[in-house]
Amino acid sequence: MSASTIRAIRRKKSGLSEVKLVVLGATGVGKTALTVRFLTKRFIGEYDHQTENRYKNEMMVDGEPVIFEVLDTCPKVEGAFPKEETLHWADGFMLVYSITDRSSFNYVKELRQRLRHSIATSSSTSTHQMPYPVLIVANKSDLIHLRQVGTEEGEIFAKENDDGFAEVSASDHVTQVSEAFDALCREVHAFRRRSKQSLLDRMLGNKGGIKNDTNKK
Ligand SMILES: Nc1nc2c(ncn2[C@@H]2O[C@H](COP(=O)(O)OP(=O)(O)OP(=O)(O)O)[C@@H](O)[C@H]2O)c(=O)[nH]1
Repeated sequence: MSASTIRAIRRKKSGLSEVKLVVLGATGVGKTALTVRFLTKRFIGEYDHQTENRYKNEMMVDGEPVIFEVLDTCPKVEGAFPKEETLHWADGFMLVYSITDRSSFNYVKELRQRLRHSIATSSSTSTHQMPYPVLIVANKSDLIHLRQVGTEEGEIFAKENDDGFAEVSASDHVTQVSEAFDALCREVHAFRRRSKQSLLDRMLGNKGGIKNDTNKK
């Protein structure tokens, strides 16, 4: 039995849902600030870390307990892309840019492209061809006077890609930041339901095919 099957059985037994999210974006856009804000409700101004961090915490979403695993990435070189294994590890993706930094928005656009390509080429199953959960997050909305990326631009980009969108401030917002993570969590749950249904459809479809072939003989 594979490790993921054992994990799924344990999860079912305990009645807890497990959701793995990866937070991606250029350096300094507030990935850590958002993650820490969500998990602890606190805003800590400066973080001294040069590596990626993985956090695990149980949170309530729509009155149900969810175990969140959040991978806060840290691009070592400006413009570097995440490893394939990171992309395959995650159930959902949060792509963060800062409204004060147009180049970080451009980086999110490249990341989105890379993500689509990576998932499309990694598997030929129909599950992976379905829209997977991505939330585009425009951070630092408190710094209006330094704005370089309009809200509409972010919204349009997210819509073009069938993604969710949220404009937040990790420094000022508690509820909105939580809502963004909750929305992504809901998308992961919806994706799992669709995947299950698609698998079932394919299985039933195959059975139908066998029946028809048998009838022909
Ligand atoms: N004004 C304001 N500052 C923010 C906000 N979010 C983060 N910051 C600040 O932006 C800086 C970078 O925040 P981090 O959370 O370390 O950004 P990061 O994306 O994790 O950065 P790397 O780990 O270097 O990739 C820090 O000085 C934060 O205090 C925000 O919503 N508003």
